[in-house]
Amino acid sequence: LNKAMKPQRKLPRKFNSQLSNAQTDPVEVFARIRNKTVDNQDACIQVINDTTIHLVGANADSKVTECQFSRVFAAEVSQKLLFDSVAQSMVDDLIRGKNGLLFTYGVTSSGKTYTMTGSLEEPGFLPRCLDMLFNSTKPVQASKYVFVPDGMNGFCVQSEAEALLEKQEREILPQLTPKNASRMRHRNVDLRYDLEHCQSENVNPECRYSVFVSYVEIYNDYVYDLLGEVQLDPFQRPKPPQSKRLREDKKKNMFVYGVSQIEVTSTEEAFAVFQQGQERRRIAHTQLNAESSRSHSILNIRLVQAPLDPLGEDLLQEKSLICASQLSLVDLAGSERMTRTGAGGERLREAGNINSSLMTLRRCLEQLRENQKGGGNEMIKYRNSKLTHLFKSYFEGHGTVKMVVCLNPNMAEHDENLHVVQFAEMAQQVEVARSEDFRVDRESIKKKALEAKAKREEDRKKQLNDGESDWEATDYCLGPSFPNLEVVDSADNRTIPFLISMLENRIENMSSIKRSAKHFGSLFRTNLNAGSQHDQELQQKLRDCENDLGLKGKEVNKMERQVKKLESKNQVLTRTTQVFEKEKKQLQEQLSEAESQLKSSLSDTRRLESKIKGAVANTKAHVEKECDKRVRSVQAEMQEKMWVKDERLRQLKNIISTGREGRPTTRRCQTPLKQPISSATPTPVPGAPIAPKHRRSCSNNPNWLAHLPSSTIQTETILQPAIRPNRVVNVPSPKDVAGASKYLLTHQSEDKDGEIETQLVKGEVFHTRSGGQQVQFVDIETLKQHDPKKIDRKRRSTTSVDEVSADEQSSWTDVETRVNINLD
Ligand SMILES: Nc1ncnc2c1ncn2[C@@H]1O[C@H](COP(=O)(O)OP(=O)(O)OP(=O)(O)O)[C@@H](O)[C@H]1O
Repeated sequence: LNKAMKPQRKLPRKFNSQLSNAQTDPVEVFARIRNKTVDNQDACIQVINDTTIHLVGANADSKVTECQFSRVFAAEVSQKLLFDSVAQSMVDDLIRGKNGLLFTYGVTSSGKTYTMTGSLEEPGFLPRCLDMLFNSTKPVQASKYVFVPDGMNGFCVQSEAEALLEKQEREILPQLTPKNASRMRHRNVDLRYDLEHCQSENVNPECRYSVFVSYVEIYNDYVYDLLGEVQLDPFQRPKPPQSKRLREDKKKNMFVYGVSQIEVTSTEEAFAVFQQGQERRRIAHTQLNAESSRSHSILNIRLVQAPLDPLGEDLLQEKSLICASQLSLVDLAGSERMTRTGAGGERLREAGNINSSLMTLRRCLEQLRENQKGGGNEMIKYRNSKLTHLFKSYFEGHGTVKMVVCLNPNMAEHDENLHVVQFAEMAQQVEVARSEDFRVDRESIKKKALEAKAKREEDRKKQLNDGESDWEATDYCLGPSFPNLEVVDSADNRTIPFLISMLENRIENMSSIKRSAKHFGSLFRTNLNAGSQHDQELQQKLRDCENDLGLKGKEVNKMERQVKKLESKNQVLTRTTQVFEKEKKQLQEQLSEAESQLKSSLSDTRRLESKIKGAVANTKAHVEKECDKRVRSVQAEMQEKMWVKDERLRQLKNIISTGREGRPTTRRCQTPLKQPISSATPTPVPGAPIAPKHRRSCSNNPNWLAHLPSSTIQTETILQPAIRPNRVVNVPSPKDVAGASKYLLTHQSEDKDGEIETQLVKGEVFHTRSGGQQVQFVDIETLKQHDPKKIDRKRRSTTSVDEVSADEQSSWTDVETRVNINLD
């Protein structure tokens, strides 16, 4: 919409005036109605006469649309009649050097391809055009490769000898080149179309003709060459086709740059090439994931002609005398609207591109019509799609334009048909400038050809005359014939001397003839010798050439064998590659399967781990709770026991105090303690003051550094140190020590019962003069536990108190010490 609203560029005045002065021809539009495919419905098209149809809707009261065409062909009209009426004149024009564009337009399944290509039994335009062309030009066909495409839509001429050489090279080369389109092209495709073999009368016998075909398709607004070499990838698989660019040649004709133009010398060869293109099209569609009816296909038939030279052997090599004309046969993609296709994704994009290219065609034609009607000179946007860009030259007057609108009469197609006929009606109003260039070209070619012919004839006559005069010039007479003389008298002095002189003359002439005969004889002999010598030389050369040919033939055979070997190797390698690729695919599948399994097992493990962690935490909490409970109960039990013990001690104290009064001796307690007790026994360090250190810190706020090696195990003694260290370290650093005033080292060892004994070694930190620290250990507290069962067992094995072990004694001593202390 935006584009449409933009102000459009004006054409230069010159161009416009040229157009207005030029003679024009209308775009001829024909309608072809195919047979109905749905029987139980009415047809939406009624053929009124040769040029008119009515488009009727399903309802009786619906509007009837009348449409006029150049000619209407009903369903029963044969392909031959259609060709004779539409395309035959275009082939005539082609031979006369005029370009032509013939395209079929309509919705899918309306018969476009049927009309353009047809079947073997009912050939369409394409085979008929080719057939007519070859029927007409066969007798005056140039040798293959005499015309050579110059790559810019033109042609050059080479001599017969050069063409022959090229032919030989091409016949040998394809066997040496890898399998590609050019080799495949030589496959014998046996297409026998049922044709009537019509012919044109416009062929110039003084010219030689060659036919070239190119076949392209426009898909998604890209142009693809259907006859180009098939490029292979490293795995020898055909690569997807590459799109081509459009260019304009010197004569302002648009062409596909770099497209393959195949020279064909017969209808069969042309059909084979076309078939090859169809095959390529099918493969390309598979590679591009396209549908054949969703692309526009264009077959270009190019006819090249040039006059013979005066000798009648080669063609005149003047480039300006080469005339190349072309007939473009176009099978457009279905014109149905996007909504109708019901497509999505790739198909929707295709439909969009088709619609946009056909829409651009419509817009260009509309603009052309507007310009012609109102004398406007708006720029026509041919470049908006490849289709219109390629046909630009036709619409600008470089040839005839004809369109066959294909209509499907099924009632369901009514709406689509309405769009098609509207387009057709609009197209009919477009006038295309009539190009006279081809006529000028043709006249100059004709003139040259006639000149060459005249010269040829003149030369022949001259040669003939020259030969005759040479022959006549040589006088081989002995002299004038004898006059009728009679000697009547022996003394006839007139007749006899006259006869004698005549005879002498004759003798002289005879000797001169003899001399000249001898001379010519020797000349002839010399020439003959030279001739035979030359002949021998030629024969020698021929033998050399034959030898050479034999050697080359052997080489070719050898190379062919090598090529075959390489091809078979290649096949093996391709097969191996395929196997490897298959294996690779399988392995990749296995790998991805294993990866997914690994992933799932990893997630399982993670889930399990978190579950276990949860369970451990739960169990830990439970165990801790249980332990706490038990510790509390043991503590309660122990307190009770302690109370009992204290009670006993109190009693013992009473006994002792009564004993002191009566018997002042210390008695050992005979009552063994049933339970072991944790003891925090202060062990005096030799030389250190005991009592003050035994008590907790004497400073008000001692700064305790606890050195707790990482191997320290928590024991569950009831008496625990009351010191609350300010800092706890596993390995103290000088800095840690510097910051502390007190030092507490925890040391653990195993006693002989296998119980853990914890010693708390206390020290004081002094700062030395040199700036260091010194720790002086002053106190040791020992924490240890005794298993009562072990003590019981020991005690039971002991028979008397005297036999109690020193350990036990020490424990008693300990109790006594406690008692003493308590007493103190
Ligand atoms: N006039 C006709 N007479 C007999 N058969 C026809 C006629 N027109 C079309 N057909 C048949 O109808 C079928 C579809 O026709 P065709 O392929 O030519 O349609 P199309 O318009 O080219 O479709 P697409 O856009 O898909 O290429 C073919 O089988 C063809 O043989």
